[in-house]
Amino acid sequence: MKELQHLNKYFKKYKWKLIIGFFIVLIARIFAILTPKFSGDMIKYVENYMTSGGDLSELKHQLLITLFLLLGAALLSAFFTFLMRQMFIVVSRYIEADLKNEVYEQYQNLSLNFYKKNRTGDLMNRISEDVSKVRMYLGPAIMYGVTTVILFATVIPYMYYTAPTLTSYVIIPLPILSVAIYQLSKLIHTRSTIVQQYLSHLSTFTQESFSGIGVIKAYSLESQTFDNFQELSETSKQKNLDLVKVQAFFFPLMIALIGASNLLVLYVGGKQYIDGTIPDLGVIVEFLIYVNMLTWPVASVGWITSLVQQAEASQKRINEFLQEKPEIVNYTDAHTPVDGKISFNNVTFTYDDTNITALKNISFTIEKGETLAIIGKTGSGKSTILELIARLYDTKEGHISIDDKEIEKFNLKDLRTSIGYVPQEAFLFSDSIKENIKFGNNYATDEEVVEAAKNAVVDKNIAEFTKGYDTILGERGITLSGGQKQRVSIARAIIKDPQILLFDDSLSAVDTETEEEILANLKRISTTKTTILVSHRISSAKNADKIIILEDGEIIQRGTHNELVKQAGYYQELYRKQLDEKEME
Ligand SMILES: Nc1ncnc2c1ncn2[C@@H]1O[C@H](COP(=O)(O)OP(=O)(O)OP(=O)(O)O)[C@@H](O)[C@H]1O
Repeated sequence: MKELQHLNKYFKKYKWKLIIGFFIVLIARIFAILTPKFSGDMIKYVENYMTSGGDLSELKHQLLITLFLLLGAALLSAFFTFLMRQMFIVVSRYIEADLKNEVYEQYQNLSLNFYKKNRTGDLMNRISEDVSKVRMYLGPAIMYGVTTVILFATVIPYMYYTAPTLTSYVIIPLPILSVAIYQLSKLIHTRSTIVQQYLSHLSTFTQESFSGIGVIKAYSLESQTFDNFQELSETSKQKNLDLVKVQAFFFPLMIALIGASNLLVLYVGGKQYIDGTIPDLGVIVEFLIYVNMLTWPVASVGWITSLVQQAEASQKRINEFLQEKPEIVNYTDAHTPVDGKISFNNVTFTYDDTNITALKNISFTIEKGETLAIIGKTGSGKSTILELIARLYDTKEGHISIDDKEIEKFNLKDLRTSIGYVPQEAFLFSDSIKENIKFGNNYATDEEVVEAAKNAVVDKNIAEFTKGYDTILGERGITLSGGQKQRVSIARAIIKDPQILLFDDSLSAVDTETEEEILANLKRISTTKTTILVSHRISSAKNADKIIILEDGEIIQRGTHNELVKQAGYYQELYRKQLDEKEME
């Protein structure tokens, strides 16, 4: 139960609802135990009339009154049972939502490394599957737990009071039922976990095949994919059948044990009635109803135990993530505005997971308002520089400063708000183009959205869509071409109007003319902004104030375009090659 203690704060939050719920259960149970008593009374009246005679109209009157009492008790019990569900189940839904929010908020705070170490499926499972399992503890388990305890505390003493020996006999099968249901619930849980795993394999497979349908069709792999699906689906069916087999025992087992208890009541009760220990037949009827009434709560003890165990395991997994500390720590809550000067001093950076040293002894300075271009082969560490500036990772060796102050001294929120980052792979949400651009600045007006799109040279393309800026983008923005996606992503950074603009190879999918137009617009709007352009193209770099060339994480050349074309080296070679390509066009 240690892991589940995390939920105590939520119980405190909703304590009044739970306390009221407890009293409602108590009232519902009191009315519920009255119904067998009234039923027994009715039989007793008839029996008395049959054995000792009497006034028939008085009997009818007695029966009518008891019938009304029985109906009243049953209705009130039903009404309070309804209220009980309203309290316990509703509270469990509240806590479920709170817990989901807590986990999601924590996910947002965790660093990129966390996402590398954990698979997306696992992250999703903890927020959906595991939280649902915990809810079963918060709702049904607690509700049936309280009901069972109250029922036992009221019914069993009453039964003992009415007929002690009979009670001892009829409750014998109940613990057996409880243990059997517990074992069965455990088995059901193990098998349903396997079914769940296969279901998740199946949905991952289906999702991937739909996302990659283009590749499947192009390589004519439909039948092979179908065979794979069928194989997976067959195993999944087998696992489902295994589960159904054990589930099928649940109700027969309950019915058998209820039957045994009923038989005991009739046999022992009948014998006791004959020898006069039990005064009237009504007691037997009353007991038959009690036994049936107790069966589900007794069975539920086993079921609840299994629910609590599952919830404990799920909460343990949730707690693991909740206790995870974000690697990137915000060291100050003070407001720390960013002006724009960036310096790297002997920065060496190694990725924890791959142990790849992506940057070695990197030093450079860009003044506010300047543009730096970073050129280099693939894997040379260009993106890593941008990620370090946005503090997506922290460096352990060397220093990065902004405005001559260590980057860690800036409030993380202030730092990231002053950066407009266009990642290498443009990611667009399944929303309208307008909302995707406004992601950079939620308060932007429609005119500002259009202005940003114009500067990113994507306005004309958007205007061609029937719904214009309201065009909804599909999963990962599939309705846009690669170059259009990149430019929408650039518009998103521009509309943010940040002090620092970081472009990670963001013009790779646009033609050189559009590239030139975008660069000219950027130059115009970012005279006071610090800009870093990562690129493979000379055309992107040539107008930058400074250029650095990276190779295997080291700066191998630096200077301006004019200086670098004169120096023998990577830049000059690239320049010549790209010049030739241009001439050949
Ligand atoms: N998140 C990461 N985790 C582990 N290793 C990484 C990570 N990102 C990059 N690397 C490694 O660090 C090195 C530098 O990568 P980086 O992405 O900075 O290069 P790049 O110059 O931007 O390459 P490209 O031009 O292909 O985008 C590569 O060897 C890469 O495999």
